[in-house]
Amino acid sequence: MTAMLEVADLGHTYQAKDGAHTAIAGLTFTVGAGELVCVVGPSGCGKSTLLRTISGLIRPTKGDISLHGNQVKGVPDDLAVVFQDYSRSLFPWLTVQKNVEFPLRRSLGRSERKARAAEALEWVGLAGAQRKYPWQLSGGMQQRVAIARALAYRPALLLMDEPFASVDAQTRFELEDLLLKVRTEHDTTVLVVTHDIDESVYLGDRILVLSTSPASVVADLKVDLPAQRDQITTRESDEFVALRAEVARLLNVGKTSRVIRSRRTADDEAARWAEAERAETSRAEAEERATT
Ligand SMILES: Nc1ncnc2c1ncn2[C@@H]1O[C@H](COP(=O)(O)OP(=O)(O)OP(=O)(O)O)[C@@H](O)[C@H]1O
Repeated sequence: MTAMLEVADLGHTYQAKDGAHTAIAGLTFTVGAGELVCVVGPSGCGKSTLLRTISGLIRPTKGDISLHGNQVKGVPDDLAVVFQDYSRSLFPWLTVQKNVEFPLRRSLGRSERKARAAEALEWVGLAGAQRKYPWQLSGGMQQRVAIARALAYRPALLLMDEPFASVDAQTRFELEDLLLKVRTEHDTTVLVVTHDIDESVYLGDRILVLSTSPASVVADLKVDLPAQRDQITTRESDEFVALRAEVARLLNVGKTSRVIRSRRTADDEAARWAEAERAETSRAEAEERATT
């Protein structure tokens, strides 16, 4: 499988008034064309920083990112992002149709733009809502509009930052299935950040488990579940349950790895002191022998 996205030794350190803060360090992974990869990690570990660097919104302070072979230096043309907060990402004064057309305004003529938007709204089951305004729709429907807007753009890579975290559980299941359907039908490459372990197993072809900040990859797991997933039978399967437990265990490892590292540092320090003490004792003994 050819790599759509290559992230190599990626690091980012924010410079703030109260000092420097390294959010991610040594992140290395690839995402193949047509793959759906989920990223999970402890709160505040640097997931959004990772997405911001991939989307070209911030320049990483270390490492490289390439999208189908081209180094990411600014916001790539063929990348779309869906955020958690649909209410802030849609324009309330534009109709659903106009919201979906909006990112295409510079690249396409009017009739093509209209056709693309109508098609994308059809994909997400909102063909009848074209003339409505976002505030006339439920939260789940608004997030469908945001997904349609991203898909209408036909991105090489779709980045999603906690896309279903603001909707109720039932709508979340529907949107997860919608994402699986559209990525299969349109062969879209997707990178999804989620806090939800079950969601990462349900959606992913692979799961990247990150450590605490500065985030690095603790594990890159292949999800060996049948491609056709079902909210009830898939979640009940032994494979699903085992993988969910594995991700939870690894997240715990991710949470403690830096503590373990610092405990190791403390052990190393103690060993160095003991070694110095031994050397000093031997030197004193040798001196004593020489003078007697
Ligand atoms: N602009 C910034 N300046 C300084 N530090 C920042 C900035 N943005 C993020 N950070 C810090 O970098 C670390 C990672 O933040 P980031 O938002 O990437 O984590 P996250 O995993 O997405 O968080 P969450 O799980 O809460 O969504 C945090 O400690 C955060 O405080």
